[in-house]
Amino acid sequence: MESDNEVRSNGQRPVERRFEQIIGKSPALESAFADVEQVAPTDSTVLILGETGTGKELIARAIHNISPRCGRPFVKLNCAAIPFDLLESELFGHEKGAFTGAIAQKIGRFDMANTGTLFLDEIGDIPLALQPKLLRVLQEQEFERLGSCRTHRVDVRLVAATHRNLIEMVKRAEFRSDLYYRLNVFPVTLPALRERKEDIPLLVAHFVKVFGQRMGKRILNVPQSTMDALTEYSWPGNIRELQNLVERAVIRSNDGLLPNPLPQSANYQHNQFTQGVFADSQREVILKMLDTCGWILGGSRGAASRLGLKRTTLIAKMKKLGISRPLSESDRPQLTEQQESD
Ligand SMILES: Nc1ncnc2c1ncn2[C@@H]1O[C@H](COP(=O)(O)OP(=O)(O)OP(=O)(O)O)[C@@H](O)[C@H]1O
Repeated sequence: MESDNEVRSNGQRPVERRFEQIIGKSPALESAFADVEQVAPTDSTVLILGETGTGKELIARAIHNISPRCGRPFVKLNCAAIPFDLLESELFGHEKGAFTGAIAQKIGRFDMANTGTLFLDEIGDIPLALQPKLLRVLQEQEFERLGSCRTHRVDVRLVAATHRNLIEMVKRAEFRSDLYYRLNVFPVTLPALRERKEDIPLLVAHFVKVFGQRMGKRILNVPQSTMDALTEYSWPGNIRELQNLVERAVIRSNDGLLPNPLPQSANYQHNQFTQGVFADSQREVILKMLDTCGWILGGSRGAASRLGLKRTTLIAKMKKLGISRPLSESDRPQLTEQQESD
């Protein structure tokens, strides 16, 4: 068995160990891992793109952990979670008396991350007014604290993330193009969970194990009906939503089986959606065949047999889907005759 300290001949730990907390084997995720492997050893800025809950923070930590900066500080700031007027001081720090309420000197995140990695989450939420200062620190690695003229030099590797479309924001003049280009040195895109459904069973098994252990419950089996429902669902909240729902299911389980945790409304919405799509595609197929067969339903060359249906089944389906031949008055007797001969 491999030891935890195993290294490859190139001095690196094997891929599966380096991303061990990040569950998934889909090609889309593997391709993101490959990008991370390439960029991590450099000092370049990384921009992680992906919907909420796709694992952007996990990837940011992985970049730090497999970089030469591992063992140095990893500092995180969610730009969307800090009020606009406090963000500058949070990033760059302030001197005592710099503004009302600045009762003591404060070290900013850039200082804290010196020699390590700074992860700026939700970078798209950084106010326009602050963007030139961020650009300067990225380019020159220097800045001033609020209320001070002294220039601080730092050695910080920046990893930024956003779920927003920064290009659209640049077009709308909500994000500076120069900052965008500086951030977009090496983009890593994380796929939405619905684009890598093959990872869902692995993630479910992982979270069942984690929450089962945490709650002291043994979940012996995930019934196929539960797995089918989880695989079919579109997961707008991605892995975070899946994680929370598996936690709920583990709480509810009392017979060693994992119940379907999706709220009825989610199943209902999904069913409504798929039924709608199914009906639309059925209507399209039937109409095409009717057209090809000149609206003859029965007989060996009729639409029913060519669709592999009984004539009565086809008629029932046409009724259900509201399909009727667009008739002129003169056509009507002809169709009736044909239908009767079918
Ligand atoms: N591939 C994965 N394997 C295991 N856990 C994962 C995976 N991806 C995400 N998670 C878990 O899902 C949760 C959300 O992940 P994370 O915070 O990294 O997402 P995010 O993209 O940064 O979200 P947001 O944009 O909302 O900040 C975390 O608890 C994380 O541990």
